[in-house]
Amino acid sequence: MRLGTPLSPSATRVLLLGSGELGKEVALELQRFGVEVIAADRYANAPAMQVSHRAHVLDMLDGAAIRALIEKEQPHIVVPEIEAIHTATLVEIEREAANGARGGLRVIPTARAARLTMDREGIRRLAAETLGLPTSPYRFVDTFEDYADAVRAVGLPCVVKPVMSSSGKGQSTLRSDADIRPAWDYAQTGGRAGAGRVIVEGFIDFEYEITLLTVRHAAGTAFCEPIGHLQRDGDYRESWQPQAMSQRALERAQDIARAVTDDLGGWGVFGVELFVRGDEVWFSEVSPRPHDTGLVTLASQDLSQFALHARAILGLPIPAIRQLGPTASCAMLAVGHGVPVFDGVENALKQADTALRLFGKPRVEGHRRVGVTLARGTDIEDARSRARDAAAAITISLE
Ligand SMILES: Nc1ncnc2c1ncn2[C@@H]1O[C@H](COP(=O)(O)OP(=O)(O)OP(=O)(O)O)[C@@H](O)[C@H]1O
Ligand SMILES: NCC(=O)N[C@@H]1O[C@H](COP(=O)([O-])[O-])[C@@H](O)[C@H]1O
Ligand SMILES: [Mg+2]
Repeated sequence: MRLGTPLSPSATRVLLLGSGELGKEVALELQRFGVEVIAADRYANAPAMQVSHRAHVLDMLDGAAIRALIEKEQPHIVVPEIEAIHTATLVEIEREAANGARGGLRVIPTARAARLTMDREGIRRLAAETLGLPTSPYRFVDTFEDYADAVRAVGLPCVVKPVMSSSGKGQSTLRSDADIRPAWDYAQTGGRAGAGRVIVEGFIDFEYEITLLTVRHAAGTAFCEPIGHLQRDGDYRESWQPQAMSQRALERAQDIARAVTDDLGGWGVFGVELFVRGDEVWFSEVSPRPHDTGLVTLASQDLSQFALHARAILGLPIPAIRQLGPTASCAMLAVGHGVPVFDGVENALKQADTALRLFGKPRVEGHRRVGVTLARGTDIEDARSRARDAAAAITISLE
């Protein structure tokens, strides 16, 4: 493996499509290998832009704009960091590269993986119908009438989500008939691509849910210890590692993760989301990139998910992943409008084995994750309460 010097003709250039907090940590890990990092997103001064060599602001759902950026920057590796990208263009560009153009450019993990996971329908049909993996029952519908039928067919409680959304945007859990109309209306306004198709999913009454970080790298597939997490309104609030599981459930989880990631292919970290009850495991969805709940690995592993992603995409070895003991993360959310300012940071860090990331997001409009606390503890409960206490010690104002 040959790596060049940034800002020289020998540079190894990586283009991040999406520049949030997850991309910021990936950019930092790539910088440590002397990679030339180019960050792109839909807004200026995004977190990863602040630690990259160059930054570009563009509409990432505009295929022509993505193509023009790739022409201009000539990256060796394109790393999707969010879902809302014109992935059809990535598929075309990957095909051109396979035909000998573009100096062997690679899309991480593959353009097909980015395309399938951008849309809940692509990945759900692959997992349930092609691979035969256990999932919640589901239906995809486009009109209110079909949706109302689907709710009846799937049964209450059920969960409704726009096919293109993340972080729980546009998502509702329906418990009675009175929820049917408001859930539809919210799904029609909350999705990232505006009104349209939704998935109606049967509610899985799980005991706990996990993210199984799965790394496909040059020498094979590696699994991290399972990450347990707590979601509210479809968005992650706390995560911890390791999540205790029965041996049987862990084996099933790894089998599912291997089946999905082998099909998607390529190199990189995947966040495989699974629901667990006893020894039963259901596939929920997968991110073909580091996962928000995996922020905990910044403190819980010798190689965080971001370090693993950097190594995997560069084709470097991952001989071992060391889990360091019970560790938790707590997301810091800001609500309102303005530029975040953080008071009491010193109080958050008074406890030993506690750490903090403030993402540097330039503005908040509504709800936005702006930081995360990390803590190690004697057990998971102790780690979680330390991470929560650290987050509670900080006051976020929007100015
Ligand atoms: N069918 C279901 N049964 C029970 N709970 C569910 C179901 N679908 C979703 N949830 C709950 O909602 C959370 C968010 O769902 P999902 O991961 O599909 O949304 P998302 O918008 O893609 O979120 P993210 O982008 O953060 O992963 C899940 O982690 C789980 O807690
Ligand atoms: N659950 C999805 C998720 O964690 N997405 C991640 O959040 C950041 C964007 O934040 P923003 O929405 O505040 O710009 C990005 O890092 C993206 O990968
Ligand atoms: Mg999810």
